[in-house]
Parts: sequence; structure tokens; C-alpha cells
Amino acid sequence: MGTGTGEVAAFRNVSKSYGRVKAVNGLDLVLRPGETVALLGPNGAGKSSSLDLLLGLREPDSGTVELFGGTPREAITAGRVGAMLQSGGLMSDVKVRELVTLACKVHPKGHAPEEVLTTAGITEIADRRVDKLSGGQEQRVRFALAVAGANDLIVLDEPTTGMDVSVRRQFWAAMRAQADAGRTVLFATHYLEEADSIADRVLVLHKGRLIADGSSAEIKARAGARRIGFELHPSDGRAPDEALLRSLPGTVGLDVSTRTDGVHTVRIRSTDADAGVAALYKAGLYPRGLEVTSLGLEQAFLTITGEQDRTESEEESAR
Ligand SMILES: Nc1ncnc2c1ncn2[C@@H]1O[C@H](COP(=O)(O)OP(=O)(O)OP(=O)(O)O)[C@@H](O)[C@H]1O
Repeated sequence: MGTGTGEVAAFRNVSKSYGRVKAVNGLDLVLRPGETVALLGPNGAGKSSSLDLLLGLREPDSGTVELFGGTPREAITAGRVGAMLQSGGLMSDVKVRELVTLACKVHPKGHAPEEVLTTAGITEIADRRVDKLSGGQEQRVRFALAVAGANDLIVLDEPTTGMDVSVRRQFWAAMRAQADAGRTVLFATHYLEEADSIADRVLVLHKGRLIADGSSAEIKARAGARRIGFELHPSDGRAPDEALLRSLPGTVGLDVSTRTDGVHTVRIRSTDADAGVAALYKAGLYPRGLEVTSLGLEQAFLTITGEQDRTESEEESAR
């Protein structure tokens, strides 16, 4: 899409503080054309602040933010960016259709209003007044405004807040259609399952820092997001050798307990369950009731943010 640099957006060592709070802390990040990217993080991680900086709504204290090789303002004026933010009131005295029509008109590459109403799934509420909508309906109107024109980048800040499950599903189908049309999509979310199922890249922000960047599979693997569980029975020979179990490929955690009947229950946290299980058999162990379960992105996320907290407190105490 002719960005010149092949970069949709770039943060280069960007920081932003509010008083003593470092909302964004040395953020380096490049978004490439066609990516669907989830920005994941707990409350106060700096997601909204990062999106505000990206859209030029706030200026960084240091570092630079580029959109399509220029300033955010230039990209927005050229109609290359559509955004759906958390806050900011919608005009009140108008009907949904009027608001959407206006958004289409002012966009340099605006779509036909009826098409936008359909895309956002709000044809049925087009004649309602904007200030009489439910939270979920209001979110869909915001989405319509974000896709009123042919944008190259769509930025959404916690877009599904207030939507019920079925509306949420419809919403993501509409969003996926945008991504399939070649648009770059960046969305902030608290919902790990959204990041897992929709994004092809997941960024984890924690206390203003980017602490993980990869596919959801990579992030799960990094946190040791598989659990291998089995029993070792005394009658089968070899007793559990903790050193051996710890040395299995991919092992990041080990828990062995022994029941009164002498059966050992083993639980291993692993980044590579396939290799771990193969090595178990190779070592001559006879695991009974073998189970491999996925801990999911939620667990990975907690592990990664927890690791970060530990590292920080170690750094603090070393000072
Ligand atoms: N205008 C502001 N004035 C002072 N502090 C602010 C302001 N905006 C954000 N902060 C603080 O900066 C930090 C990051 O906030 P931000 O809203 O970017 O996080 P977030 O990840 O979007 O959180 P949430 O999921 O709750 O929306 C928080 O500690 C927040 O309290």
C-alpha cells in the first residue's frame, strides 16, 4: 500500500509519563501491513496510552511515533487510519444512520453509508437515536465510524466491552473481514481468548513495557504452557529421579508427590511436551495415565507478567 518503508507504524524508544507514573516506558515496536495484532495487558499496563500516542492524540515525552512513514497527523488527515476508542462521546441528537453518513462523507475515501451499516451489523438500529443505545449497540456504532472509509490501519481500544457473546462473535467476524481485505488491525484487549483466536501476533504490555511479542503459540511456549502429568508405580521398576525429570527437554517446572501406596504423581511444566514425553520413554520410565494439557494463554500471560514482577523486585533489592 505504498508506505515506502513497508512499515505501517513504528514506535522508536517511546516513553510517556503522567507525573510519576510511567504509562509507556521505552516502547520499540513495528507493525507491518496485513497483520492482526492484539495488545494485551492488565489494567493500567499502558495500552490506551500507547494507542493515543499512535494516533497522535498525545505527544511522547521522548522517542518518536510514525504512521506510514510520516507523522500520525499526516496519516489521519490522509484517511489512512480508522479508530475506535474507549471514551469520547458520540454526537447525541442524531440518528445512527445520520452519524454514519456524516462519517462516510468526511472520510477522504468514504464508503457508502448503507454498506457501512451492514458491515457493522447495525442496519436494524439505523433509525434509533445515538443517545438511546445500549452499551453494546453503541460499541457497534463506534466500530461503524472506524470502518466508514477505506483505511489501511484500524485501531481498536477494547472494542468488545459491553457486547454480549453473540454480538461479540459477529463483531469479530466483521473485524476478520477487514483483516482479510488486507487491512492492518491493532486492538487492545483484556480477553486472552480474543488475542488467542483472532490475532496473528500478540504483544504483551506490562507497566508500560513490551514484555512479549510473538504468536500466541510462541507466547504460550515461552511460559511453559503445557503440563505433562503421569504416575510412576513402584511395581514398574524405576523410581522417579528428580534430576532426570528436570533434565527432560522443555522442562521448566516439576512437582512430584508420593501417595501412601507408593505411587508417584509427577507433573511437569514444559515448553516442548512432545520432546519431553519421548525422552521419558527413552530414559526407561513407564509413565501411566499420561496426560498432556495446554495451560492456555491466560496461564502464559500470568507466568510472563509474574516473571517480570520478580525480575523487577530482584533489580530493586540489588540497588
Ligand atoms: N491522563 C492521565 N493522567 C494521569 N495518569 C494517567 C492518565 N492516563 C493514564 N494514566 C495512568 O497511566 C497508566 C497507564 O494507563 P493506560 O490507560 O494507558 O492503561 P491501559 O492498559 O489502557 O489500562 P485499562 O486496561 O485499564 O484501560 C495507568 O497507571 C494510568 O493510571
